[in-house]
Amino acid sequence: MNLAKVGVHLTSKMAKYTVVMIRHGESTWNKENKFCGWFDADLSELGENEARTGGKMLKEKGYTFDIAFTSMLKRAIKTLHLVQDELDLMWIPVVKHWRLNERMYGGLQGLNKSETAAKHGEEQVKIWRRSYDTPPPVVDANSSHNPANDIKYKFVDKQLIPKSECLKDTVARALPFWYDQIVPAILSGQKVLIAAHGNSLRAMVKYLDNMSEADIMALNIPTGIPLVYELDADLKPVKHYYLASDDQVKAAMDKVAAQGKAKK
Ligand SMILES: O=C(OP(=O)(O)O)[C@H](O)COP(=O)(O)O
Repeated sequence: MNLAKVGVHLTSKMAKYTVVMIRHGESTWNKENKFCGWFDADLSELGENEARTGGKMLKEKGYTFDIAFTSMLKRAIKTLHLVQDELDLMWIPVVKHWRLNERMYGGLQGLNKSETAAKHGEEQVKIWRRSYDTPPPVVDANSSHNPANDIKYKFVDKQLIPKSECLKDTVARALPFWYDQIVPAILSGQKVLIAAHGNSLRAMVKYLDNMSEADIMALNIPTGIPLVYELDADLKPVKHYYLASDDQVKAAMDKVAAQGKAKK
C-alpha cells in the first residue's frame, strides 16, 4: 500500500474551511409567486422572520464570520443585516456585487408563476425555471425591469448586463466573483458568509459539487435556512448540510418546486 498516497487522500478529504450560504428570506414577490430576478423586491414580514431565525440558528451552533458577500438586491442585503444583527456582527466587512444577483429572469420578471403555467403549460415553466441552458425570453429594452436602465448598475459594463439568463449564464457570471473575491478570503483564513438567491446559489452549488445538468435541475434552495459547506484544502466540498431537520428542509424545497404549478 502506498501510505503517502493514502495520506494525501485522507488529508485532502479533511475539512479545512467552512463557508455558509443563505438564500434570503421570503420576498414580497416570492409571497405573490412572481418571477423576480433582478427586480428589487423587499423582504416580506415572514422573510424578515426567516432571516432572523437563520441568524439565531447560526448563533446557537456557534458560527461566526469575518466577512460577508451579498448581491445588490435588498432582499439579500436585508437578510444579511438581520443575520449579522442576530450574531452581533454588524461590524464585519460586507461586499455587495451584481455577480451574486439572482438569475436574470428576462421577460418573465413580474409575471405570476402559476398564471404563467396556466398560460404556457407547467412543462414550459419548468424549462424556464430549471433547465440548465434554455434562457427565458429577453426583457424589453425599455422596460422598468431592464437592469440596463437601473442606476444601481451604472458602473457595470453595459455588455455584461444580462437581458435574460439560463442557469448556465448565471454560473458563468458568478464564478469569476467566486475566484476573484471569495476564494482569496477563504484561503486567507477568513470565515465567509454568502447571502444570495435561489438561483445564484444553485449556480455556486452546481460548481462546488460538480453536479450534472440533470441533477441541478431537481435542486431547489429554500429561503432563510443556512447551508453549510465544509471544504478541504483544495476547496473541494467534504460535506454540506442545512441547519434544519431533513423534514423541514424537504418541506421547504417542495414548496419552492410547487411554485411553478398551475392553480387547479
Ligand atoms: O427571484 C427569484 O429568486 P430569489 O427569490 O431567490 O431572489 C426567482 O423568482 C426564483 O424563482 P425560481 O425558484 O422560480 O427560479
